[in-house]
Amino acid sequence: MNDFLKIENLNVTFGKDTVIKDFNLTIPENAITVFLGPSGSGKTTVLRSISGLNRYAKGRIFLDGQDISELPVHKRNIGVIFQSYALFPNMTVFDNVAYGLRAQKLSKDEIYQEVTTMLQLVNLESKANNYPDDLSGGQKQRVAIARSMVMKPKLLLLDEPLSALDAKIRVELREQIREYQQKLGITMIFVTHDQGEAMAIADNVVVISDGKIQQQGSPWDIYTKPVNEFMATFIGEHNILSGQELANLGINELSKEEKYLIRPESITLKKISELSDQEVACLGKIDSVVNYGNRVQYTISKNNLSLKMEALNHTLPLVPETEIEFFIDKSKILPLS
Ligand SMILES: Nc1ncnc2c1ncn2[C@@H]1O[C@H](COP(=O)(O)OP(=O)(O)OP(=O)(O)O)[C@@H](O)[C@H]1O
Repeated sequence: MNDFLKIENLNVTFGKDTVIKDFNLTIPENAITVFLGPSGSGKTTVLRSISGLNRYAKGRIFLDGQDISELPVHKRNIGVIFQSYALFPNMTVFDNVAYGLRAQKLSKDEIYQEVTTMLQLVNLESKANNYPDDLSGGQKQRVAIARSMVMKPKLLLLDEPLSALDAKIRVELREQIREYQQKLGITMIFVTHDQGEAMAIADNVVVISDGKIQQQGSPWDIYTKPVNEFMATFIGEHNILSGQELANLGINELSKEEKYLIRPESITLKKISELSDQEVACLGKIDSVVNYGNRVQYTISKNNLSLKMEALNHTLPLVPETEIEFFIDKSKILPLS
């Protein structure tokens, strides 16, 4: 179902400021939708409105066909996970996960079954009798996720759930969240301002800036078909050139007044003999080199024009000031409206 969650005309006002205005969105079932945007763009405000935590929201929200706009938080059947874990420090891992089920008055056996299954899924069965203070940040967040998932919510909202963790654990936990989502078929909305994280975890990305949706689509669409200059510059590395600047590089067939996007990986350095029909060769110079380990990013210049390009590290260990020949793949030049 493609409109599993439907937001109609959401408006959120704090004092005199309308931070979300006439916001409309539908998201699909059984998928991870990521809200991605700069700090202060309104991601958390929309998320809090969906969960019912935001008292200043107007508009209608439908979940699985039901109008939940007037329902209190605990009746919406929505789980929420925060960056801060929010575990009960005086309860064991088992009791933390069992908490919601006990409130629903399930039998002891049922609770034992459900909690154990969930702890197995998040690989924390051996920590069932430990307290949150005994756990690492990543383990605590897995308890928080298990505690939400055990309630079988229709929708799970994750607000920057990985922000407090170090880089390696972030990547591991992000892959695990993806795995839980696929195993249980839960619909998730995941908020982040980290584009790499968004691209890696999402089925569906909603880019928000200034309280408005800039673009919604698969990570591939968002990267390869940005709808405007904001999108081109917000996601991924980029070169934005006018048609005139491209003409100066020998690409004449484009409108001189329009702007165009060229991703760094669409520019290469190679021997003339390897040139394809779609490529245009130019002479230039390396200005700077940033080494990322597996790949290297060069800033190259020709006359007054500066361009970023990327190559795999082993192919081109070049130093600044080296004179080079670079090639732009014409088929990868994207017009910007
Ligand atoms: N309770 C509040 N009172 C007043 N203004 C608020 C309140 N909550 C949010 N805002 C304002 O609403 C705007 C959107 O904030 P929000 O927290 O939704 O952004 P965000 O995209 O989640 O940012 P971040 O990535 O930094 O968490 C900001 O300008 C913020 O200052």
